[in-house]
Amino acid sequence: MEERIVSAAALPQERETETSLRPRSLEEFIGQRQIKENLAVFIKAALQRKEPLDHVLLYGPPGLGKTTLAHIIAREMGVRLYPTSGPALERAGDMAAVLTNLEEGEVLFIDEIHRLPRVVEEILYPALEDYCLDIMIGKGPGARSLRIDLPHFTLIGATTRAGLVSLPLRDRFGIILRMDYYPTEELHEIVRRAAKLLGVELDDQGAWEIACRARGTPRIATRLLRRIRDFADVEGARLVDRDLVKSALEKLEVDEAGLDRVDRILLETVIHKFQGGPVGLDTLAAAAREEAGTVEDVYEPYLLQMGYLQRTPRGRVATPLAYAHLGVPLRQDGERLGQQELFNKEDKK
Ligand SMILES: Nc1ncnc2c1ncn2[C@@H]1O[C@H](COP(=O)(O)OP(=O)(O)OP(=O)(O)O)[C@@H](O)[C@H]1O
Repeated sequence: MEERIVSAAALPQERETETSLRPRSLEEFIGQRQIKENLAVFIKAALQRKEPLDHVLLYGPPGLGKTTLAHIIAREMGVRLYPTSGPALERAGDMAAVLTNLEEGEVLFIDEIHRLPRVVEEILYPALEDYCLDIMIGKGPGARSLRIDLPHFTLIGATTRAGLVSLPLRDRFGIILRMDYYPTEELHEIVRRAAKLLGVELDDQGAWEIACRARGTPRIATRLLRRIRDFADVEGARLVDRDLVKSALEKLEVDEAGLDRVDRILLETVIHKFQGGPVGLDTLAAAAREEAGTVEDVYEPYLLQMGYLQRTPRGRVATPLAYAHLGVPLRQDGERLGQQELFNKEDKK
């Protein structure tokens, strides 16, 4: 699959720039007001009691700032953060090594915590609850268990798939925070802040234009800004205004709703080749020359979330919103099976 400019996942080459754009304090962090307010209270209370912060689970779609928030929490607590991820901790010994290297009050950050192997996860339970490790030494009748005390630490887990975090693990987090897509006004602020840090002269309308197309996601907003800056630099433009933003995004094939070429191909396929649907995932993917898994995991979620596509028991259906967005007139004669399917579904509600 080609690299998508509107992908919410981080591209390997942008890790460094992303780090430089990270807000460093709760105050600097834009949006997610309720989360920030609650965290500020929890952090203040822990500091007053001179205790480490309770374990925190952050969940929500990629690119919304979970890693950023984890760093901010550690910073506000005045402690070091040790970053790792679920897939990086393959064996129980890997987890034991990480835990025994922590110091009092420090933060262990596990990204993609839903991908921790079961044996590794089990080591975590007593560590989170009683700050100790139970390790088995030897095998057979000679085997014995050894208990190692650990420092009082804070685990911050991040996941895009809260449903895949096992119940016993979830229960051990005292603070569970759900991050949501950002409204356009907040993305606008995020774009303006990033422009300032990158030294891009961006006018207000240009910032709005980017915010509207960023799919609710700060990572996409800042990526679009960086690509637009490339166009501005090459064209020798000093000010990035609305016209420049629009023409650059047109060249990047990102439309007014933040859909890219493949998103549009998928919707057009449902509408033109399957009369609006319903069409099964495999058939749709084959017709659009994509892999079914990629359609399901990468393209479909945003189209579903924005209401361009719906899932029905008989397959995917393009909604009237998709027709309107692509400028295709809706047929009124009831022949469009997809619409019929949608109406039937509405009736049953
Ligand atoms: N509220 C915010 N204000 C300003 N910038 C933000 C905000 N949230 C995220 N960003 C920026 O968006 C980028 C992505 O953030 P981050 O890496 O924290 O996302 P994430 O949710 O951890 O995603 P992933 O789990 O995919 O790594 C960073 O460059 C960060 O600076």
